[in-house]
Amino acid sequence: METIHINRSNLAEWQKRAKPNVMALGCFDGLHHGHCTVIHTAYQKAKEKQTDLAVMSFFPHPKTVISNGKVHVHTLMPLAEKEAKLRKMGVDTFYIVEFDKEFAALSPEQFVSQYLDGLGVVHAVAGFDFSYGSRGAGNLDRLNQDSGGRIDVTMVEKVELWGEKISSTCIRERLLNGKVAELPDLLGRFYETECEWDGEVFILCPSYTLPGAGKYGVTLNNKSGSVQTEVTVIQERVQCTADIPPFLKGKLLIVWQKQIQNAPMKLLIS
Ligand SMILES: Cc1cc2nc3c(=O)[nH]c(=O)nc-3n(C[C@H](O)[C@H](O)[C@H](O)COP(=O)(O)O)c2cc1C
Ligand SMILES: Nc1ncnc2c1ncn2[C@@H]1O[C@H](COP(=O)(O)OP(=O)(O)OP(=O)(O)O)[C@@H](O)[C@H]1O
Repeated sequence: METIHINRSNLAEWQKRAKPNVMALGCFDGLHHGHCTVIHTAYQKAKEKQTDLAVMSFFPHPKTVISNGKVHVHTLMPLAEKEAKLRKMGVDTFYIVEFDKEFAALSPEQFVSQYLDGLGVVHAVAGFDFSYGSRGAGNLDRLNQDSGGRIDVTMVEKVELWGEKISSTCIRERLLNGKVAELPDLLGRFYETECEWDGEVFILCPSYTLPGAGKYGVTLNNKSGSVQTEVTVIQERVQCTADIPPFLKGKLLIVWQKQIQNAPMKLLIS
């Protein structure tokens, strides 16, 4: 898989090199079941049409840019992890478009003609609620029209769980409320964060969000092995009172499995 960072200055150059492709569109933070359905649908379409499979994502997160930095999006994974997961899903080209105010102001038609058309998109796949273009006015139905019929589209139906759309937002909410044990139903895996353990403190790598304050049952692992232990999140830091074996020093993964409720205090009545 090739990862390509697109901006206004290099767009034309990448367009010259683009091959016909089926493209999945969206931010895809966390790569939850809804996202995986979109990418898998695009994968099938690409096989059917015998083209490459591309994913187009936007960075920084549109909500942060549109709000002038006032909205902080608690992202679930860094670009490098998204990239590694997309590679495993069979994606050939991962486009990361620089999302700034000027890009956000493009009309839906301009986005289609200036970006998608030239990048060899023959078929676009996105979810039922995907929007694009200034004020998010474009949707998949009009993408086909905006491209003069050159780009076919497939809209993926809402993927739900417990009557609710699976979304990065609802995963972030659960995470911040400590409900890490529910996340495998939405993500297909436990939530993981990469950290650096220097023998004293855990330093969280950028772009991950820590679960809310509390005690958690976790696995700490790296290439040399793993241990099951308990950690506490306090003031947005991870602490561990148990002994951590020296082989875990350096980069490690914290796999967040369950929240440990403190036992209610017994009332002693004499
Ligand atoms: C060219 C373009 C312009 C956009 N302009 C806006 C905008 O003005 N306001 C807005 O809220 N979102 C804007 N967006 C963001 C989209 O509404 C949407 O969040 C983004 O395409 C990612 O899709 P997703 O949220 O479904 O992942 C724009 C997106 C694109 C591609
Ligand atoms: N539950 C879902 N079912 C079907 N499609 C989905 C679902 N969630 C997201 N998508 C699609 O996946 C792509 C990426 O979506 P996006 O990054 O906005 O995810 P999200 O989970 O809705 O994020 P957020 O909660 O931050 O708005 C878009 O095409 C979107 O329509």
